[in-house]
Amino acid sequence: MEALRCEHLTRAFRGRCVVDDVSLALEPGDIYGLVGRNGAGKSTLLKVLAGYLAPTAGTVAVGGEVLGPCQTSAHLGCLIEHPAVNPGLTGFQNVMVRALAQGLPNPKAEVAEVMEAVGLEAVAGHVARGYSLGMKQRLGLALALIGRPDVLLLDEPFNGLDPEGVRQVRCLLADLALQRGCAVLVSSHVLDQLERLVTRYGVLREGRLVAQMTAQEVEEACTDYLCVEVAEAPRALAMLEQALPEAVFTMMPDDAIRVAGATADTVGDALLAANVSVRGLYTHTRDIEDYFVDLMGGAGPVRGAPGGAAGSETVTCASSFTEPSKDGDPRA
Ligand SMILES: Nc1ncnc2c1ncn2[C@@H]1O[C@H](COP(=O)(O)OP(=O)(O)OP(=O)(O)O)[C@@H](O)[C@H]1O
Repeated sequence: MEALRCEHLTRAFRGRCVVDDVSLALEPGDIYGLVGRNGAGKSTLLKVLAGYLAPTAGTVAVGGEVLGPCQTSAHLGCLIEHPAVNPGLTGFQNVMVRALAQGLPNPKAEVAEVMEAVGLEAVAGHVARGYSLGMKQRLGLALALIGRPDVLLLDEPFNGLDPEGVRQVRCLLADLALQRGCAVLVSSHVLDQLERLVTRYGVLREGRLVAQMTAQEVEEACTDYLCVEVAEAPRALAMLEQALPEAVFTMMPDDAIRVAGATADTVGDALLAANVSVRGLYTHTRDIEDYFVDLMGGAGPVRGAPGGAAGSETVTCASSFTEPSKDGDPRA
């Protein structure tokens, strides 16, 4: 059964649509990386999925059960923006409060387990007020993990963590997905961490899910490859295919020829022997950052930011919506 599904999910604030007709689904064990520029709507999408905000339109289902507006599910664990931590309680007590509220049968052992899993066991008895940013983040993660949720919604979980903490959280999430089949939806700007963790990606751009792809597809798109630019590309392509039958040549839309399975030397020699004049012979590199920056809408100013080209534009949803009711969000 699907762990999480949303269909045509839309959220507008005073007529401005910041999550626009988003549909996605996670299977158990999926780790889905949500990427997008600042203001793309990632946190808002996670809040609607978590039931913190009512959708303007669309549905959310967890474990096959369709949730009502602002309904949360016992199967969901969330770390979205600042975790709700009582600074006067110890880390352990904070998680214990959550464990008791959930009615866990063996709360003490379960709290101890999650405190250890997030690397807080040594400071579990310290009051949360004295926690560093990274410790607070770990505590937020412990709060999300208590009760063994089937689905985790994590907004920037690596924020504030030191390199060891980042590695620890990454391994923890990978283990939860692999061992327990937990489905994880994680938004992050730390692409190199996502790259080591996720099985699928979704790209959010101005509230719309503009692309979804598997980690393998991203890896293939980001692989370095040899590229040849010649004057008469079709003739050169035919010649190369004949001269180097073990290699694979692909004509690109810009008439460059992409080469797999042959070195620059061999290709250069073959072109020289056939008297083809070469304009360029180079290795094309594209890293994950280039790949996603393109999909996210380039590196221009953030929509809504001061000085941004579209700073004052009024955005309407692709899908129809009604004005949202006030739902307790302080910024609504
Ligand atoms: N309660 C609210 N009322 C009005 N506008 C809001 C509210 N919450 C978010 N927004 C707006 O919605 C847009 C998307 O914000 P959101 O925080 O979801 O983006 P994000 O992709 O998480 O950004 P970042 O990467 O910077 O965290 C922003 O323009 C933001 O100002």
